[in-house]
Amino acid sequence: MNTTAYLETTAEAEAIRIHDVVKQYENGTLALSGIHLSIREGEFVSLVGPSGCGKSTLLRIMAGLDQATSGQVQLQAGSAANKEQASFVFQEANLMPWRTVLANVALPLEINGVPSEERKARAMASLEKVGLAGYANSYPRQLSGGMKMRVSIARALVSEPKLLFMDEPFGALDEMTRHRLHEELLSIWSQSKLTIVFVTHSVFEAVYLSGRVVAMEAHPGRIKQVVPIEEAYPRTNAFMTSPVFGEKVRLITNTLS
Ligand SMILES: Nc1ncnc2c1ncn2[C@@H]1O[C@H](COP(=O)(O)OP(=O)(O)OP(=O)(O)O)[C@@H](O)[C@H]1O
Repeated sequence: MNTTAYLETTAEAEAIRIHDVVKQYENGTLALSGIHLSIREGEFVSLVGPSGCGKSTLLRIMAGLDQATSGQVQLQAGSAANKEQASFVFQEANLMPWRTVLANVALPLEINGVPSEERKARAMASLEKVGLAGYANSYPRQLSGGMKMRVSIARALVSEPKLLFMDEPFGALDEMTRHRLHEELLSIWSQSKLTIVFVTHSVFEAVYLSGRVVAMEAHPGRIKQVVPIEEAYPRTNAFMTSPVFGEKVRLITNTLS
């Protein structure tokens, strides 16, 4: 069943509207049940919850990589009508080892038939956003894990998407690299009109990054609570040690347990 439709252009800056989505896999697993969620344009929303609660399934359905069994997913007009307008970042950077960093970043443009000079210029601009312009001619094997993830983010940004779907992108990185990437991602997000939907196992990460945290439960996957994080951006290290940060983490952790 094709459940993706497009929102009226006048819908007050809503980027994604999910109405009563159910996902049952062919083997009978009920991965999602009765999911309702509305995400505004430019929001940073995280999905958290125990393993198997359907975070990745929901993200994939929003991104159009999978189909709901029933219910509706409506996207902002134009946001994913054209595949260039929505990008996905996975936990693995998935770079092609035989291509240079620049050629990896330029790949989505190449697939879409963008002329060579233009794609080089756009890939370079995207690498600049993640601070890796100096590594354009390097190969993935010459990069650290954090740098590979930056390249993966640059590749996702190169088509100037409106929606960015991220599935545990920093899960495999060490704590310091992860935090540096938090800062960089927030900086990129604040300079754009990107809407980001971010899946993580870390409640700390979700609270630090997000304007709202969607706490999910498993069997079947459902939304238990949506918690707003009112702290203004840009967020600093002081936020992480503040009482309000601790309260939000506690609230979400209690919701999940
Ligand atoms: N292709 C599939 N076929 C059958 N069942 C699946 C498939 N993909 C996921 N599932 C099941 O659907 C449920 C939700 O899986 P999903 O990967 O979305 O959860 P998750 O919250 O992202 O988990 P994790 O945090 O471990 O990545 C789980 O019970 C999982 O086993």
